[in-house]
Amino acid sequence: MSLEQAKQVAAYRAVDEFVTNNCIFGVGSGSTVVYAVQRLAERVETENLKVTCIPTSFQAKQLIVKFNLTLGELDTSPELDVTIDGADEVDAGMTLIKGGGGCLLQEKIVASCSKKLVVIADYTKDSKKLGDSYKKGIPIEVVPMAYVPIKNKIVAMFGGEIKLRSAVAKAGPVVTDNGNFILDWIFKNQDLDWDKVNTAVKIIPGVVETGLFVNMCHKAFFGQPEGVVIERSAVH
Ligand SMILES: O=C[C@H](O)[C@H](O)[C@H](O)COP(=O)(O)O
Repeated sequence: MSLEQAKQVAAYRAVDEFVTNNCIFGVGSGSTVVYAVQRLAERVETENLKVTCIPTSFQAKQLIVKFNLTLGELDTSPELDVTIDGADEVDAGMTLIKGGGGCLLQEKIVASCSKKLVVIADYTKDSKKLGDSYKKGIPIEVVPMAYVPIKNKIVAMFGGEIKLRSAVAKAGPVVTDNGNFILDWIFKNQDLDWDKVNTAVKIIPGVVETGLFVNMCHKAFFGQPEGVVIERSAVH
């Protein structure tokens, strides 16, 4: 079974378990979420469900439109039943790294407005400690003019190294959906208290949001190479 199939089984399972008629549903971002939206569209069609979809990125909005789903926004639907989203890594305590695809700010806002955040991922994202499998670091969205001082402050506080994320098909940095830059913080200490780190980094002026999702994830589904899905629930 391919990695793509592992993503698909996890996504289908989550949509089948968490989407109900009349729900307000947060649509995450990334490659795994595409399968969730596919499954949602199938269920909406066959079961005649009414689901309002709130996007977490430009990509998510495009997916909602492409699959003819009902597009909503936080202005009119500020309380969501569930958000289903991917992750770059999930540790044993259900702390997440997100933002590998450049989307984290709107994802965190939408997740914070949801009763439940459910993660869908293939087996490579399932870790004991952050950094065991995802080696690209913790994404941090920052206001462009402040990226150098922010970078220096984080390294002074917690060590490691930080890279300004470069675009692939454009010269210069990645610019997020919100017009900001992304710093990738390759931390060296895997035993940091991520809740404290998140708070400390967030209060640096110019930091918009971090890709650390602490105490937010309700349940994670990991698609396995042999096609089964492993579930993990949060204890909080
Ligand atoms: O920036 C991207 C998002 O946080 C994604 O949810 C995360 O990177 C996982 O994406 P994928 O499902 O493509 O691995």
